Amino acid sequence: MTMKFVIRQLVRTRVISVSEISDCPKFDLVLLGMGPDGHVASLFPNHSVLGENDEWVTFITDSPKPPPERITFTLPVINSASNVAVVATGISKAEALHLAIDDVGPDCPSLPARMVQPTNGKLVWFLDKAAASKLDGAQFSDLG
Ligand SMILES: O=C1O[C@H](COP(=O)(O)O)[C@@H](O)[C@H](O)[C@H]1O
Repeated sequence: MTMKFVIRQLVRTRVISVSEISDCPKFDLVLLGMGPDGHVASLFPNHSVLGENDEWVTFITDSPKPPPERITFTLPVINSASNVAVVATGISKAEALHLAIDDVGPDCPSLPARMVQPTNGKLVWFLDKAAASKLDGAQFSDLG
């Protein structure tokens, strides 16, 4: 049984509710990590799958990070959730976080992490000090 089939069944039986806006499943919580390149789920920068608007679940066979073959929720599903939490830790994530969160202007390449913008839900970032160190205005008091 495929993941897509299972989710369709859960939506059909209303175990998972449906977004009024996108017709996608509306998960209560989507928990994501972010790679140093700004990818979330298996949505990588500049990949054509970022433009997938028809499917809820899709696949790639050319992931730049192993393993090459991956399945992933699409952006419309992620952005239909009631709550999206993104966890990122460590200095290797700092630059991508700056590009994903700060007002970096129109020339910024469209990072998948920046494309996580719940339509009708909340977005919360969970960061450690190193990951947050390049955010505009980053100033942290040492709480010991
Ligand atoms: O490849 C992936 O990497 C990201 C980030 O992983 P992390 O171990 O550096 O936190 C992960 O969130 C994503 O789900 C996975 O596909």
